[in-house]
Amino acid sequence: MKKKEAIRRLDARRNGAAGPRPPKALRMVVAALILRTDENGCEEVLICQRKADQPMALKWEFPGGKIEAGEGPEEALHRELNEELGIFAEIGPPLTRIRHNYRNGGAVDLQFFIVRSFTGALENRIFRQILWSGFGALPEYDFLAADLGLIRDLADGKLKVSD
Ligand SMILES: Nc1nc2c([nH]c(=O)n2[C@H]2C[C@H](O)[C@@H](COP(=O)(O)OP(=O)(O)OP(=O)(O)O)O2)c(=O)[nH]1
Repeated sequence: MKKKEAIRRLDARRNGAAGPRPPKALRMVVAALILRTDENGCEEVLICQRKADQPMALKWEFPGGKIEAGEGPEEALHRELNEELGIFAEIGPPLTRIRHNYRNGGAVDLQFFIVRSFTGALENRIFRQILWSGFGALPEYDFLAADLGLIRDLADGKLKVSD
């Protein structure tokens, strides 16, 4: 057998009958740190738990979702917060941006924004549960892998959300 043919067969075996799997598209995602101040003057952020029947079930995340074609990031976040929580949010400044490769081959590009004010009654429309957490307590929740660096930085006070 010629060398090239041997390599081709090896590649075919490695990739399976259907050939190499196409790389999954990069998901462009926006998410919000919705902030409020509790009765003691401590800042809290709204966190959300994914449902059991969703991918990455029961993990915690910040509300948001994928940017749709033709949308700007702030516009997408405004829409997502309305769909998920029933609010009309004033999207504040960007906080950070994270690129993460998930083990299943999917990659996400996450842009986080601060939200300090919104109108409408906050309502859980899609999550298993939502709750307000102090920054120090964030590491107690099982967050999505892409968020872990951010969670650590927020808990350690390395990333400031204050004006
Ligand atoms: N909203 C949000 N998504 C996050 C965070 N961290 C993180 O890795 N993601 C990922 C999870 C999802 O793959 C993607 C968000 O898109 P989505 O909420 O529309 O997607 P999904 O997986 O619930 O649903 P699908 O449309 O992909 O089936 O970004 C986060 O803090 N908030």
